[in-house]
Amino acid sequence: MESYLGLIVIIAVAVLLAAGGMFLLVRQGRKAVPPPPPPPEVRPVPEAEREAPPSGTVREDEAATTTVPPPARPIEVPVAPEIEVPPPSAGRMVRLRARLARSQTTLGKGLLELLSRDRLDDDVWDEIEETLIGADVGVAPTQVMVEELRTRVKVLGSRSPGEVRGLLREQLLNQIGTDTDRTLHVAKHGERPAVVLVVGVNGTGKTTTTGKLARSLVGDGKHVVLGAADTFRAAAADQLQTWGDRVGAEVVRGPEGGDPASVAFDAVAKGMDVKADVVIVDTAGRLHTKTGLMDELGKVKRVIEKKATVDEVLLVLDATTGQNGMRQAQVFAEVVNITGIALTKLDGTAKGGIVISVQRELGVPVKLVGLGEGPDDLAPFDPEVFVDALLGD
Ligand SMILES: Nc1nc2c(ncn2[C@@H]2O[C@H](COP(=O)(O)OP(=O)(O)OP(=O)(O)O)[C@@H](O)[C@H]2O)c(=O)[nH]1
Repeated sequence: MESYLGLIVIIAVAVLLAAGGMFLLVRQGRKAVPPPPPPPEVRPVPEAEREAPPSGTVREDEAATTTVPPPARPIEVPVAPEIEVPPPSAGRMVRLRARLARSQTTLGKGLLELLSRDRLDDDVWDEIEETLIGADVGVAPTQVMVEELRTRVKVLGSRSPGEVRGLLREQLLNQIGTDTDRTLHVAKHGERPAVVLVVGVNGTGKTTTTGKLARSLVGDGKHVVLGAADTFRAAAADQLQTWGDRVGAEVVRGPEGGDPASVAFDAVAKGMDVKADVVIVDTAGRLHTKTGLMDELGKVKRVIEKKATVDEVLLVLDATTGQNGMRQAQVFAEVVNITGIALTKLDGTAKGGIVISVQRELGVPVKLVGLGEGPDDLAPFDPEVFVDALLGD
């Protein structure tokens, strides 16, 4: 019995030892396997943060059904420069009459005040004379005006402001001339365009006036071609090109320092080709020598006349240069047969009387006046509007 008990104890101890070993083995095996990582946190992405797929890519969730085509590239159409439509020439002087304010103060108001005095003695008449000469009216026209005014005032006796104004208006208009033909001769000859030659000293506003005239004629519905025959000053051709481009007028130009006559010829030829109404040729105004100028302008005119007729020779004169400008203008008048004057910068002077003296000295009418730097500040000259602007309403 005792040997049975001993055997049972031995077996029990062995079973216990085996169970303990098994337990240790299982624990060690568990330690060798790292715990699985926690699942990543999922945050909802707001609409604004969602990135659009790059163009042409295919989104995975759509892969089975749709592909997004790349957006069509815009076709680049060259943009033509905008062509301006200038206003017609009629009524421009009325619109610009306020620009004569300086002449109005000195010439108009000064004379009205003197002539309205109760007693018109010799001193007052001397002052009237000085005012007229000071405003560039010129000596001879001044004397004629003063004589006439003296006679009329004597006849009138006492004078109302309205009568004084009427007297002065009449005298100024007499000197300027109301029945002179001031129309610009730009009518086409059948199929052939009219030709206008623009001459004058550089710096008087010649190129600017050529450009403004082109605008004004385009505004009147004419098809204009410009000839940049001032090859002496390279910038003049560029300047003219800009004027032409703005209103859609073709510009014919030559090489810098090239023959002005050849450019003039090409411009007229182009005008005939495209059936233009008017060709305006801007010439060089070098006052090197009188014979040099004569040769140059004479040749330009002769060459044009192989193809067409020169209808207008416009002399550009700067109103602010007074007697000095007039002397230069006279040289041109001796060299070419001037048919009209374009008087520029009349807005910048108190000496509006130059209109009277320049016509008298050169024997040709003022046809155009420049009244500002704006592109449409060139107006057909209207004597009545001019005098009314000087005297005020
Ligand atoms: N206030 C005023 N300025 C003018 C007039 N005509 C031209 N001008 C200006 O005068 C300036 C100088 O003109 P110019 O030096 O004569 O230049 P341009 O017109 O190229 O003349 P050219 O040298 O003869 O070709 C420019 O800024 C013009 O705008 C006008 O009637 N009134």
